[in-house]
Amino acid sequence: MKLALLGCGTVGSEVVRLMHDKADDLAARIGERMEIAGVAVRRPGRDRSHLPIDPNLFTTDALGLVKRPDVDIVVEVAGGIEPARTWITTALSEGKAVVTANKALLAADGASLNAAAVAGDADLYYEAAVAGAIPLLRPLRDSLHGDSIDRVLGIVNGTTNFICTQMTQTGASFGEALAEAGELGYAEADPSADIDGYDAAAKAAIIASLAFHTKVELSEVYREGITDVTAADVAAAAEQGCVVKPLCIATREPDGVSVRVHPAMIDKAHPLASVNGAYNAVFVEAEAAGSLMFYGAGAGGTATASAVLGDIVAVARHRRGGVTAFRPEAAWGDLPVKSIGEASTRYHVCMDVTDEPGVLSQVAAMFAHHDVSLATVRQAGRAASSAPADKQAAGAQLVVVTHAATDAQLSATVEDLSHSDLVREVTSVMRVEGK
Ligand SMILES: NC(=O)c1ccc[n+]([C@@H]2O[C@H](COP(=O)([O-])OP(=O)(O)OC[C@H]3O[C@@H](n4cnc5c(N)ncnc54)[C@H](O)[C@@H]3O)[C@@H](O)[C@H]2O)c1
Ligand SMILES: N[C@@H](CCO)C(=O)O
Ligand code: NA
Repeated sequence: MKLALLGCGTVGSEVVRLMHDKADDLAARIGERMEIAGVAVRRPGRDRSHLPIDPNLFTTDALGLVKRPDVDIVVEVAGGIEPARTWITTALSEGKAVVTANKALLAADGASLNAAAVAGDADLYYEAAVAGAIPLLRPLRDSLHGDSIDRVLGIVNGTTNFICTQMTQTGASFGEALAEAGELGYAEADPSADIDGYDAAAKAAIIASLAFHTKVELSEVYREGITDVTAADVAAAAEQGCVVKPLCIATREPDGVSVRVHPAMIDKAHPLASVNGAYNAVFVEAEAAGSLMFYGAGAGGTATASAVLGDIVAVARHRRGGVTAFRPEAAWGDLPVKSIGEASTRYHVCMDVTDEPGVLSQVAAMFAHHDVSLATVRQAGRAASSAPADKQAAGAQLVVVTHAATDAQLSATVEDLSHSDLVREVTSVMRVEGK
């Protein structure tokens, strides 16, 4: 059986190495030897002598490689939308199995890829695309297919979890932690994909589509990155007995589904609070199965290559048996995706206020006006002011934690607070999740 590898970067080079090192095991599991027919790269002359592969196999003609009649399986680990979409749809429509790690493409145009797979009666597997090495998508699309999933809550981006962990544990700056994540092979080629939440949003769209058997577009996922998370937020979380984590939350509700990714505070006692570094963890809550937790390496070349190899073995076995996987996810349901305004959670709000009698009750009244009920209110100390010492009005810092309220209620409250003469500045608003 022959395989075309498209891309030979962090993940691709580890696929090459593992396919070489594990060749005998893979042959035993598949029932025949798997050979690499060619590797598409951008720069064929680059020194890749550390890789256990014949240098004559490198080519810049990826599409030509995909179309070669002797190629059975196409493994796409180059990333990006085009030309990856053309390579994959060409392979599928010619009946070749495809294994990809490309969540950006799956989230942007999963429907086209699925349609090509159906038309070509070919397998499309992408376990590496979400939560790296962790087996999550196959459990969602196979093992849990007899159940109904109500909620998926997790950390699905290794880079931003690594950054939050470093900021919390070592006091590293955002920039230092991001640079280290890049060196360790966790970050996307364009780090904005990680820190602005696009990567997590793509994964959330894929998870929600599979979990709820409906089509969730990338544009329907509410997305906030972690670039606004400051050392002060991390410290405020610690004072609250919490840590800041980049979360993905997808829920099925009676009137639709809700899908969001954003940083949030989570109680230190919650299992997600101790998921550190580039590790990912995902809770799946199913009607009959109850709560399931998936945990492991969410990024990194070797770990991700494990998921790619698992998919290669699966599709190779299907080809030997002359079958393809049944693809129920191709039959998209039609559940509405709810707006962020309807999403309900708790909030941690910090503000600098004037230190005078009655401030507390008036601030509380602004929350009450929008039906937001308060869990705790704390005066954290005197607020810093940039005014000269002799002109400084007395100020204080208030920290409020709310009970569950909708995003719309909270936004309206913050709007009122920021226009109030008593509130100098709303310095931070962060969701509190995990209960
Ligand atoms: N690194 C991870 O931890 C990880 C984890 C899960 C999924 N992924 C996904 O795997 C894919 C690859 O990620 P990576 O980290 O290996 O990226 P990378 O940038 O290290 O490697 C991609 C390689 O593909 C090559 N490439 C890009 N366009 C090409 C083209 N048109 N023709 C030939 N070669 C081309 C690049 O030159 C590069 O060497 C991406 O879709 C990424 O989102 C990565
Ligand atoms: N850049 C991604 C790679 C794994 O999908 C992450 O940090 O999670
Ligand atoms: Na995975």
